[in-house]
Amino acid sequence: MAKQIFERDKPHLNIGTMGHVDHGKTTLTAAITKVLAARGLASAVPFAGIDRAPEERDRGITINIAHVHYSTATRHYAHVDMPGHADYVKNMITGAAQIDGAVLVVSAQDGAMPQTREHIVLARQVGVRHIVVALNKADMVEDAELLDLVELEVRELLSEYGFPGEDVPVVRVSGLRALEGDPYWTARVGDLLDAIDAYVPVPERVLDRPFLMPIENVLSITGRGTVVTGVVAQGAIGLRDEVEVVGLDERTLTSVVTGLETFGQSMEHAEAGDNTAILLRGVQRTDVRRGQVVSAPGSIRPHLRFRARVRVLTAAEGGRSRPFFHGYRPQFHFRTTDVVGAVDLGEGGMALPGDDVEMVVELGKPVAMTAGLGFAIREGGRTVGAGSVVELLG
Ligand SMILES: Nc1nc2c(ncn2[C@@H]2O[C@H](COP(=O)(O)OP(=O)(O)OP(=O)(O)O)[C@@H](O)[C@H]2O)c(=O)[nH]1
Ligand SMILES: [Mg+2]
Repeated sequence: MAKQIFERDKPHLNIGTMGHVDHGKTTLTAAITKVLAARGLASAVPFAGIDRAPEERDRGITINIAHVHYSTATRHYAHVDMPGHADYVKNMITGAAQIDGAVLVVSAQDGAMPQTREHIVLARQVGVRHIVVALNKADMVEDAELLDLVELEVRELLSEYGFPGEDVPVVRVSGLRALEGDPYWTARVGDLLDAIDAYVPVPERVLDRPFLMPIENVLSITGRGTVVTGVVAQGAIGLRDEVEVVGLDERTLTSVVTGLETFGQSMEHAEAGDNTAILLRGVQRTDVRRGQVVSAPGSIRPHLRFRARVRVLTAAEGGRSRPFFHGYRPQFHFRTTDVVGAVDLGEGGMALPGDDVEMVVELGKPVAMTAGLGFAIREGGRTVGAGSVVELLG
């Protein structure tokens, strides 16, 4: 791992771009790094450096969630560029679960589209409270009244889903023109960053609970061992601390932290909110996987059965148009994993779109959980419901 030491000199926040396919999330992300690089606060990451996987470049859409990081005058941000394509909402679920604020990118040309709405719903469900709107491609719309109209539409849509639509900052930008170096649009991206700094509060990190980090990725570093990456959900961890790897398996693995990094810089300790790579002693790459959690010893266990409260989404929210019944077996998405589960609604029980229901769920694989954990229910490419664990049953 790298030698440079991470300086915790500014509050750290996790934010992300979301919105309909092709509305310009990745272009805007690249433009933000360029604008801040000019101020010496970031390394410029070109579009192709964000849309990294070859398949993404071929298809021109963002599939996996890409991370970049940068600083403004007052904060340090890790930024996830989330995919807009409907097939990849699944990735979006895990990306959105760990952001403190979102930049909703809406093309001024097209206005709000189906995934604009779907992403607002998802953001709400996974607990994102603060959204800033980037009305992108504003360079393509001459008519100021048209821009006003699109802005109004987006504000109303946000209000519909419980966001303060009237207060949400809406900034007219052109990611593309800023990326090309146009001074007017460069300044507008600056305005967007100011709006994010001002509107998205530094979240209260949960530091007084046991350490927990959902594993997003597993890498092996030749000669050093196995590294797991993710965002610390709660608590803190230091070098030489003992940890457990829990979930997807009845067996719990024990290890010791021998290295900590954030964005290639080493750290003595990592805390809630940090994007972290943890080097684990004596762990093989095949011993750990995405969907498990790294946790303080004895603090969390894998569970197969739980009672939950679930809101069943309507078709307008991207959900089903018909009810589901006792015995339904969709996928349950927790943190960075999804597992099949059978829904117990009681004999003859049924849940209609729009309902708030209680259910007992029996998972196909054990997931590390405590009461309060949120999840999404998905089936055949659509989000059917969103819920949280009320009681652990086994
Ligand atoms: N005129 C104009 N075109 C833009 C702007 N931003 C992006 N584009 C173009 O819109 C297209 C889509 O941009 P992307 O940044 O890939 O959009 P995206 O939202 O990341 O797309 P997905 O990740 O596939 O959902 C590209 O051809 C961009 O060049 C803008 O501000 N103005
Ligand atoms: Mg993209």
